[in-house]
Amino acid sequence: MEILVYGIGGIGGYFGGKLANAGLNVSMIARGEHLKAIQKHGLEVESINGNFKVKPKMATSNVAEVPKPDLVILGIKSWQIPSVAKELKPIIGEKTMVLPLQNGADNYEKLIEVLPKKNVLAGLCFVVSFIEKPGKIKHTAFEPKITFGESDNSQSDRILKIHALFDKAGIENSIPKNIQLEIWKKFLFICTVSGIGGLTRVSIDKIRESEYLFEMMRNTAKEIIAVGKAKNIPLTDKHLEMVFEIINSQPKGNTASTQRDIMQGKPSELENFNGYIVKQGKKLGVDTPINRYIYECLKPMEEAARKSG
Ligand SMILES: NC(=O)C1=CN([C@@H]2O[C@H](COP(=O)(O)OP(=O)(O)OC[C@H]3O[C@@H](n4cnc5c(N)ncnc54)[C@H](OP(=O)(O)O)[C@@H]3O)[C@@H](O)[C@H]2O)C=CC1
Ligand SMILES: CC(C)(CO)C(=O)C(=O)O
Repeated sequence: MEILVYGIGGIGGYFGGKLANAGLNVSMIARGEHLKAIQKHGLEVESINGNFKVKPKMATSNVAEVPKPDLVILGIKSWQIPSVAKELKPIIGEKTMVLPLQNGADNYEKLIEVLPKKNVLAGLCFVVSFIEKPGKIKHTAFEPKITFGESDNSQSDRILKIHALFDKAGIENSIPKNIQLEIWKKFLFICTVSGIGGLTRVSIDKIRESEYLFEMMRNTAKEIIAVGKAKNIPLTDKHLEMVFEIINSQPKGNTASTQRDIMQGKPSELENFNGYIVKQGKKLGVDTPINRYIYECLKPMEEAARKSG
């Protein structure tokens, strides 16, 4: 199977590296100094689960150069999906599968605006990893895991094939009963913590210590659930409590990747997180005042980051 990993950052570098390390045919799309380092020395992964170094089958910035892929794994940020999907379109064959692993609720929908529905799967991942320096990925926390499936949740042969492939690469993975619910459960957590984290610029323990901010975080989550329910996602109060169990168990100093992007003045997934909730709320007649507050406060900084980024 020809695998193409597009975007060799925190998640693409870690999971792409694991697949290449299992001897699979992995081509990588990267750019800049990172690409040069991968081409020259291979991709190095320093992981709490064991370090390794791989030479991908090919590393390039040009999708036209790679072998026609059977599976494309997207390691880009969610706002990059529309442009990357357009770039990928010419190399998507009848049977190519495209698997998004991004945070955010509408990555699948964004992909099928450009690519044929039959080529697109749905997914998400858990890991804490980032580019430490060109050519090197560092995995610092979390037992890495991929959750994925068909958009209609059927247990197709191709899904089972990917399951076997991830098993072979030693990547913990699961095919849930309802992939949309899993995407929204993760989204509920990540959207709840990232916006407030970016706005307050403190780690999760500091937010927990403030009665006011903790309440604000709960209200953010309640609005996300209301929007999800309006979109027929079977989210319940049980999921709210599950997310707050995770929030309460987060170690001191923890921040989420999107929060870190906001704090570092980089382009972030703000539009795909709180911005998405605000826009969907408006469309569906669901009030989202707290998400709107977070979104509007962060938007000027986001616009400045995009101009300079
Ligand atoms: N990192 C983490 O721990 C986790 C992240 N996520 C989610 O995963 C997604 C990806 O995040 P993350 O891995 O951190 O992001 P990164 O920024 O680390 O990785 C994205 C990579 O894609 C590259 N890229 C983007 N466009 C192109 C292009 N046109 N050509 C070549 N390379 C390109 C970027 O290059 P460049 O730097 O040059 O732009 C970058 O190296 C996000 O949705 C995030 O929320 C989910 C779980 C954990
Ligand atoms: C919460 C976490 C670390 C889980 O994968 C994540 O998705 C992120 O920081 O973006």
